[in-house]
Amino acid sequence: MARSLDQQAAEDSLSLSDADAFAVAKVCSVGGLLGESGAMLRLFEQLARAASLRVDVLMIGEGGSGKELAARCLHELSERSMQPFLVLNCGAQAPGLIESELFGNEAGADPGVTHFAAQRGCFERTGAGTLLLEEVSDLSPEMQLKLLRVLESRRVMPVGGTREVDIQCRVIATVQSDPRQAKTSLLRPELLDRLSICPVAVPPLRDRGNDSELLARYFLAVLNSEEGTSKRLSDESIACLSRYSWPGNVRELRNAVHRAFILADGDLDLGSAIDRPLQLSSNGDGRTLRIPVGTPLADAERWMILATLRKCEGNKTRAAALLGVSLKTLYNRLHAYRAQGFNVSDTDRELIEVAN
Ligand SMILES: Nc1ncnc2c1ncn2[C@@H]1O[C@H](COP(=O)(O)OP(=O)(O)OP(=O)(O)O)[C@@H](O)[C@H]1O
Repeated sequence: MARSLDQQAAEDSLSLSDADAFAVAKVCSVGGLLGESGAMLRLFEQLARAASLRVDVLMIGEGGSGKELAARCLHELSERSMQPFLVLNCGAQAPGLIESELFGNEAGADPGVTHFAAQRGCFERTGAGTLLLEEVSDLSPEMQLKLLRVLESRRVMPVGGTREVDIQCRVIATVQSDPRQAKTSLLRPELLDRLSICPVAVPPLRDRGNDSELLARYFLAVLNSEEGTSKRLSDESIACLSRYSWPGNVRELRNAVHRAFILADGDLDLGSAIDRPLQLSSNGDGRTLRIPVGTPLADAERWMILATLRKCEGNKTRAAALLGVSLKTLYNRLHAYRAQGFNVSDTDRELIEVAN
């Protein structure tokens, strides 16, 4: 497979050690999406096929598996590559603002606000490019129906508007688990039907064979280049790459390499970088979580928020009430966690009891 311009540029700008350069050179890459496993080659094929078609796409993959990167890759492979690529995380928007964000609004369209400027929504702003709607199943059922209508008619009605506006963009919607296989799904069946014309599955890292090693070497090569160092992965680190299941996928791997890089004077010890978040332990009753004294406050806050969300079965309004924060604050935190690369949906480790 041809090497992408992205990768060529990345390599040109890096001064890699021989071993790292070898690792990176071995990697197949399309649009910065690295991988050479069978699972990734199948993904590259799906992306190329979808890019050549004029259809909206449903992208299915666990948190941190690379859905956004895959969507960018699809965009770059398509005839829309010179047009804008916009991302909207449907789960991180305040419920009252999502409609304006998507479809735009006329001036003063919000009855609660006197001077509310007119704004164009994401669909319009994307022009003939690609609009990535992350976590589309986080939209309310009503908003999902409105979205379905837009996808079918290719027209949007701004909030408070009287005239519909034509749209030209391709929509890529993401979900974390396959709604076609789930017993219950928050995605409305009508919308799922519409989006399922062209589904693309991004495989979890645990199904990508040796790609974890290639990716780890790549992330390390980038850090070495940025810091002017020549740190290496220890043999034990390479062994633990395949022993661990990477529930947070490539994002978790990238963060683990970064953590190990900061702690290492010479060889990186990935094992301890992976273990660190697991120091949190539960007492098994689903309601408490033990956090070691000395845990950074930001980490403790994050685990508490995730634990509460889990207790509330994902209901953000109830979780915010229990935590004593506004819904907006909760959304801001979740948004920041995603941006910083934490896997918000990975809620296996979060029963809290503040020790001592
Ligand atoms: N195959 C890959 N090659 C290189 N980097 C990757 C690959 N897959 C993911 N990454 C990196 O991992 C991180 C997470 O990827 P991305 O944001 O695309 O995942 P996601 O599935 O959209 O996550 P989420 O559902 O949590 O938003 C990013 O820094 C991305 O650049």
